[in-house]
Amino acid sequence: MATVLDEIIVGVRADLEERRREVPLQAMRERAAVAVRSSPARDAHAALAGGRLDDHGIRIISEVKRSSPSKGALADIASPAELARRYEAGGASAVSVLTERHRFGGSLQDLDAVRAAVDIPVLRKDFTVDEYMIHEARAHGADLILLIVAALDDSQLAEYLALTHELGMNALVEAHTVEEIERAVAVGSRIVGVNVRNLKTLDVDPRNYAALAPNLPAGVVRVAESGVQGPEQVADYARDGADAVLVGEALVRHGDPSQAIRDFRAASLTVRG
Ligand SMILES: O=P(O)(O)OC[C@@H](O)[C@@H](O)c1c[nH]c2ccccc12
Repeated sequence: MATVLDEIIVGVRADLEERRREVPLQAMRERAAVAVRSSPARDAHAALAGGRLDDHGIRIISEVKRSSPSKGALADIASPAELARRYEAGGASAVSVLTERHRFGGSLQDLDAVRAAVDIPVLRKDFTVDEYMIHEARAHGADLILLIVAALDDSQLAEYLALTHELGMNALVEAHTVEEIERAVAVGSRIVGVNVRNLKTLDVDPRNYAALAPNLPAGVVRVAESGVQGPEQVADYARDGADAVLVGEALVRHGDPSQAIRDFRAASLTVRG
């Protein structure tokens, strides 16, 4: 049976073929190479492992998310740049920008605008299913890309991670099960996310983080993804050892996202002083 993930990937591949007709792989490789020289990637690993924050608060990856497959339209984001600046002002360690169009309403234009607006690392959040998308991410300024273990076989995972590192970027490698965590770790992932949203049913269960986190080895940056509605959930993830948390909906719907981020970080400090 086709899952939501499978359906999304069909659309991602169709869009990719269109862009590849405009700018073929070799030309995109050259654009990425130019970006590597003129505007090298920011160190997302360092930022998520502690970075400029001198307390022990959880690091926040704040997402620019217009819509989602489970909820439809989430927020009317007139200026992704302005939203990203608010995230940065509140103390976010990185900004995630959805670039998938059909289900998330994102675009590479959003990525360009956000990268130019902030000094913190920027994640291109998309369904990476081809080498092309990694060169393209770097050409558009991405510092970090998403690799979803469930969408890739082991050789793709290893190859895409190596290319990401070659271009000076980091990868957030997303897992949903113990087996996927093991596959992520086996290829040498340095930043591993546990997404508590089931990609087949889209159900969110934050308890999945506590259940799966013991399988993350020391030395990888641990990211809890999805399901944050308020500070309590952030405190729970922090208690369960998350170094960073990825938050979308709760921030795009909040009237004061800078303050929301401050509140999330403060909540995490109450559980680890
Ligand atoms: O809006 P939320 O529940 O805070 O979730 C954010 C983020 O984890 C979610 O957008 C996400 C996690 N992994 C993904 C992969 C693709 C698209 C989106 C995602």
